[in-house]
Amino acid sequence: MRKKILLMAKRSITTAATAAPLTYRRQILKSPSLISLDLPDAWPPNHHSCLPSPPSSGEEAGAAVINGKLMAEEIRAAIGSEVARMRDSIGKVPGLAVVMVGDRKASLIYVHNKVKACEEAGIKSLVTRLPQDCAEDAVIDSLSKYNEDPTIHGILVQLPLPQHLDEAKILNEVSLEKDVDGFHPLNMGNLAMRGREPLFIPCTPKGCIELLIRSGVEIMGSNVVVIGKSNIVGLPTSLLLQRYHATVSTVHAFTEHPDKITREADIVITAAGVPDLVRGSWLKPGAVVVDVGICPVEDPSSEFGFRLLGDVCYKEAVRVASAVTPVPGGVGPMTIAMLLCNTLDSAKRTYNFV
Ligand SMILES: NC(=O)C1=CN([C@@H]2O[C@H](COP(=O)(O)OP(=O)(O)OC[C@H]3O[C@@H](n4cnc5c(N)ncnc54)[C@H](OP(=O)(O)O)[C@@H]3O)[C@@H](O)[C@H]2O)C=CC1
Ligand SMILES: Nc1nc(=O)c2c([nH]1)NC[C@@H]1CN(c3ccc(C(=O)N[C@@H](CCC(=O)O)C(=O)O)cc3)C=[N+]21
Ligand SMILES: [Mg+2]
Repeated sequence: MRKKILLMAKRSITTAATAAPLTYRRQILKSPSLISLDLPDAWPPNHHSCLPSPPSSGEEAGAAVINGKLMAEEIRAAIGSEVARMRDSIGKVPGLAVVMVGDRKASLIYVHNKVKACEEAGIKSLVTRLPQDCAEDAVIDSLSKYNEDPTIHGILVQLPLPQHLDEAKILNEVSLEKDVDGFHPLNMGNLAMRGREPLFIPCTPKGCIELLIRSGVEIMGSNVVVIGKSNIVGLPTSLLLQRYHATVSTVHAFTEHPDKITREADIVITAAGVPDLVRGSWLKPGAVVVDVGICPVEDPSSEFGFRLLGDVCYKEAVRVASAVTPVPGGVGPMTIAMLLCNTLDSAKRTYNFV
């Protein structure tokens, strides 16, 4: 019986060209969620508003759009309830510290979004801002302070750091128990190794997987192409997918025929930072596309003078894929929700609060 359903799911991926959203919805949810929160069941989706909505009928019919923003809101609300329960029963709340060097506009926006999300969930947040030309010791001093602060359970060093700072050295200073980004080499190593569990899974990879699971997309046994192999997204995403028994291929800047390789994928997760890199012709009909890329492009008509584009040529992809994540409103909000989730988990671990 199980086998039959699996077969059906497989077929629905390869033959989804014409009626993509319907066959996409027929897939079954099998992978366990990465987060242990009291959330409504993600599957079946009928009663569940943040799951991919079918396209409106007509000429524009195509991929379902996965609403990462709504999904993240729901997760953040559940985190808020947990934080309240913790405060009411032991008088403690989780605390997150962000260390930011310089004043890159994009980083300022992300840090602002993180602080706002913490506030809404009842999580305490502290931000240390250091000047662009600060010394390595200044960064390390602020990390030591937070490492020792018992009200802080998560520490995040906003990346990228200015060129003159040694990123590896700095990230190594974050206490393993507070490494909510999961970037400490020991956390990464444990993520890579069978039979070992990392204390924290990096937020963006965790957000991508959670988004797939909550959309009912089968990961086990599916062909996944991850575009990018950076420490913060591509690599940990590939490692995490292997834990879910996906068949994972990596495409990067030196890959020959990336289009041909990507066309084999049931699921494409792209984190290159190159707008319109992934064209409709790169996709197998019915593929599920997760667009991590956030590329600021100049746009004088927008409030901040720029707007955000993903790696995926969206208007082409929606005609070929069975489901896509938008930018903005896709992976970005899920990344922040997972950061809060890791911070909550860390505080629970500290106080032995279940
Ligand atoms: N939504 C979210 O929550 C987040 C979004 N992001 C966004 O994701 C994107 C990637 O971030 P990050 O991993 O830090 O970036 P990096 O620049 O560190 O890594 C980019 C990766 O993409 C590869 N790449 C670059 N150009 C191409 C190309 N033309 N074809 C194929 N592969 C290519 C690189 O290959 P190689 O290794 O060979 O050089 C590298 O592995 C950015 O747009 C970033 O803003 C990042 C974090 C969170
Ligand atoms: N130590 C560290 N940890 C990170 O997790 C980390 C980092 N450094 N450096 C930069 C990248 C990028 N990143 C994003 C998080 C949220 C959105 C996000 O919220 N995006 C919104 C829109 C953003 C807006 O314009 O408001 C969206 O896609 O809908 C985007 C990008 C985390 N990163
Ligand atoms: Mg995103």
